[in-house]
Amino acid sequence: MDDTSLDSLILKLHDIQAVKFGTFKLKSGLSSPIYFDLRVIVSHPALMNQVADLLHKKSEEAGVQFDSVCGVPYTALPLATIICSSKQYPMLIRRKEAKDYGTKRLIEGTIRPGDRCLIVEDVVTSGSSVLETAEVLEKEGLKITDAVVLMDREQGGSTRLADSGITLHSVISISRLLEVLLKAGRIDTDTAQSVKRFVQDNNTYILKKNGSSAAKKSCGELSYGARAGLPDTHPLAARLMQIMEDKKTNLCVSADVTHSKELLDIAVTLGPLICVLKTHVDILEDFTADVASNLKELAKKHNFLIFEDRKFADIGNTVKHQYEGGLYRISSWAHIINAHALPGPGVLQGLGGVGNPLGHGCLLIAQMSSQGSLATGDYTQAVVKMAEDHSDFVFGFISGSKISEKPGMVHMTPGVQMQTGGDGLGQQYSSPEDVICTKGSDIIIVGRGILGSPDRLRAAGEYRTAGWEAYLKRLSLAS
Ligand SMILES: O=c1ccn([C@@H]2O[C@H](COP(=O)(O)O)[C@@H](O)[C@H]2O)c(=O)[nH]1
Repeated sequence: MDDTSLDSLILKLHDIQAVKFGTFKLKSGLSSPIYFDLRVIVSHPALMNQVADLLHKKSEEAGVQFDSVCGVPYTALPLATIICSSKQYPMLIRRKEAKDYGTKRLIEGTIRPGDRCLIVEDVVTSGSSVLETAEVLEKEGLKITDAVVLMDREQGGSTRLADSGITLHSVISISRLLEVLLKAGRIDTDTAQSVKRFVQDNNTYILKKNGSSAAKKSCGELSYGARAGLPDTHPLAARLMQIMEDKKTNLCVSADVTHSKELLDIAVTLGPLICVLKTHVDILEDFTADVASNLKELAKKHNFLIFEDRKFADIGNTVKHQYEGGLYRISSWAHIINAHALPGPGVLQGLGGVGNPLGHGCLLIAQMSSQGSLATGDYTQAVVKMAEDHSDFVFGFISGSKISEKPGMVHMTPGVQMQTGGDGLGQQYSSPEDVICTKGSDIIIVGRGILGSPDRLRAAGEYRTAGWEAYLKRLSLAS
C-alpha cells in the first residue's frame, strides 16, 4: 500500500467527518479529544470500495491465509460484503442476538468447522468487539488467527488480541492519521498533542493489567508477575512475564531443526512446558505458510510466544523488507524478533515500523554466548542505552546476565546446558542455576540440551524445573 493513497484516504475520511476533533464522551465514560464515526462511509460508495480494497490488500501483504470473512457488526458488515463479493470469498454474518424462532443461530452462512476466518473491523480500541466475534466463531469450530481493521486507536487493542492469539493488521494507525492531518493543516499541534497524550494515558491493556496485578515485591527483587504489572513494562514483555508466572516456566526451547514436521512436533510436545519457542526459520528445508499458521495455532493453544532468532543487522529499509516480506513473512507469525545494534537505531526504526502496529517486540543482542564474541564492555553498555531509548519496540536483551536495571526489560540467555563446557564450535555453556540465580537473567534458552536427548519431554521437564527453582531461589535470597 503506497503512502500517497493512504494519505489521501485519511484526508477523505476527514472530509466526510468520519474523524472528528473536540470533546466526546465515550461508552466507557471517558472524555476523548477525538472521535471516529465510520458509519458515514456507507453514504460514500467510492470511498467504501477503496476502504474494502485496502483492508483486503493489508491482509494479502501480511500473508494472512483464510477461507472465509466475517465483519464485526454493524459498520464492518458492508466492508466484509464488498471484500467477499469482489474477491470471491465465502462470507459469514454474525448476529448480535440469536433469533428467538427458527434456527436460533448466531452465525449465518455455511459453516465449515476447521476453516480459517478473517475478521474485519472498522475501529479497534481495546479489541473487545473483535474478541466477542472471534469467540462466537470459534464456538462454531472456526479458526481465528487474524483480524484486519481500518483504524487502530493504538490503545492496547492489538496487544489484547495478541494475548488471545489473534494478530491485528491495521490500515491506518492513529499516529499516522495525526501526522497526515497536521501536515495538511487540518489540525494544529495542540490538538495533535492532546490526542497523543490521551492515547498514551488511556492504554486499555496496561490499565487492565495494573488493576488486576497482584504485584508483590520481595525486597528489591520483583516476581515475573509483579514486573508484568508495572506501568513502564512493554505490553509484550508484560504478556511474556504473565505467561511465565501462570505456567511456572522460564524455559525457552530453541527448536533448531531442519524439517517442519519435527518443529511442529516439538511445539506440540513441549508447548505446555515453555514460555517461548525459538525458531531459525531459514534452516527449515520445507517451510510453507501453513507451517507458520500451524505454529501460531499451537502457540495459542499452549500459551507460548514464538521468537524468530533472525538477528537482523542491516539498514532500516532492508530489515523492514526482511521482516515483513520474502519467503518467510516473519512479522506475520513471530511475536518476538531480535536484532544487532551494530547498524545504529535505523535498524529499530525499520523493524519497529512493521512490528509495532502488530503488537510485536524486539530483543537487542547485547552479548553472545560464543567464545571470543566482540559484544562486550562498552558495546554492551551502548546496546543497553539504545534499548532503553527505543522501549516502544525493544523489550529486552539477548545477554549472558542481567544488564539493565529496568524491571520491565526481559533478559534471555542462550548457551545453557546442565553440563557446562562447549560444543567444539565456539558455543559455551552455563547451567540454569548460574544463569538465573547468579547472573540474574530471566529466561534460559536451551537447544541441544533438550533436542539431543532421547526423551525430549523428560529433558525439557528437567530444564524447566531447574530454571524455575533457580528463579525461586533468587527471589528467596533477595527477601
Ligand atoms: O549468543 C547467542 C545467540 C543465540 N544463540 C542461539 O541459541 C541457540 C543455542 O542452541 P544450543 O543447542 O543450546 O547451543 C542456537 O539457536 C543459537 O543460534 C546462541 O547460542 N548464542
